Amino acid sequence: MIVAPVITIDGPSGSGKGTIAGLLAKQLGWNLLDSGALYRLLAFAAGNHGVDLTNEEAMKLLAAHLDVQFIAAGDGHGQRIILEGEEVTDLIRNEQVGAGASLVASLPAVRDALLQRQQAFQEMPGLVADGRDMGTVVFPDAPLKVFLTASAEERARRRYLQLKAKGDDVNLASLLDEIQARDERDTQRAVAPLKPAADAIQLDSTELSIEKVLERILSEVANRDLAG
Ligand SMILES: Nc1ncnc2c1ncn2[C@@H]1O[C@H](COP(=O)(O)OP(=O)(O)O)[C@@H](O)[C@H]1O
Ligand SMILES: Nc1ccn([C@H]2C[C@H](O)[C@@H](COP(=O)(O)OP(=O)(O)O)O2)c(=O)n1
Repeated sequence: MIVAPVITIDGPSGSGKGTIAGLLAKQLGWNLLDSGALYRLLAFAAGNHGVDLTNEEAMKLLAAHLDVQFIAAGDGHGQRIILEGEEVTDLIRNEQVGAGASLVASLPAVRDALLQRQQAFQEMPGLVADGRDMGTVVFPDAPLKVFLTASAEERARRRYLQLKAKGDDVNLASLLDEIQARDERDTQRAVAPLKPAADAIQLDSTELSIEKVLERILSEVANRDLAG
């Protein structure tokens, strides 16, 4: 059986994972898994259904029955996310939902309930998967693993610009605090913490443009002869 190749991109909030994963998937014509969106959707759905984010049993049930569709956007750039029939693409992209996602993501039963759903994205001709544990837990056999980082200050600055452009009322200092709190929770949790896989390539993008990061990863793709 031919197994579809996977490129994993893990790293902290604001390091550029989603941007790079989207560009890479588009360039290669591969499938895309935004695993963080699943945790964000769960936090958002819990709000809709009045479920307490720390209630592991209830959150596990919600994860097992999460009704979500990812639809490739018409321009081939990014994807639309539909939760229970409602478009939530932009609604899940704020720090409040991000913080809720980080909380939910620390529950082992929830991670377990999402595992197969994530692995089902591995289809031909290939998959680009971004998150925290793509290379360590979900796709441990991936032939190319990237761990993308940047300084916390640079990541907060990027998030500030991104949310401001969307029209959100944001504050740089509190974004930095929130990003640091999320880094702390994501790296310290007992199950599938944020850490580079032993065989991951580490890339610090603090001083690199999006184009340069993409170029570096594409050269690794070529070195490994992954794109066919
Ligand atoms: N290398 C980079 N240089 C400058 N800005 C970047 C870079 N990578 C990503 N960005 C910008 O930073 C913001 C956050 O990127 P995103 O891909 O959402 O990060 P993550 O998925 O890791 O949280 C976006 O607005 C994106 O355009
Ligand atoms: N594979 C993953 C992806 C995300 N998470 C958790 C941890 C993160 O703080 C939240 C939100 O992830 P997301 O990648 O959407 O967040 P950022 O875009 O990096 O800010 O979900 C996780 O535990 N495992």
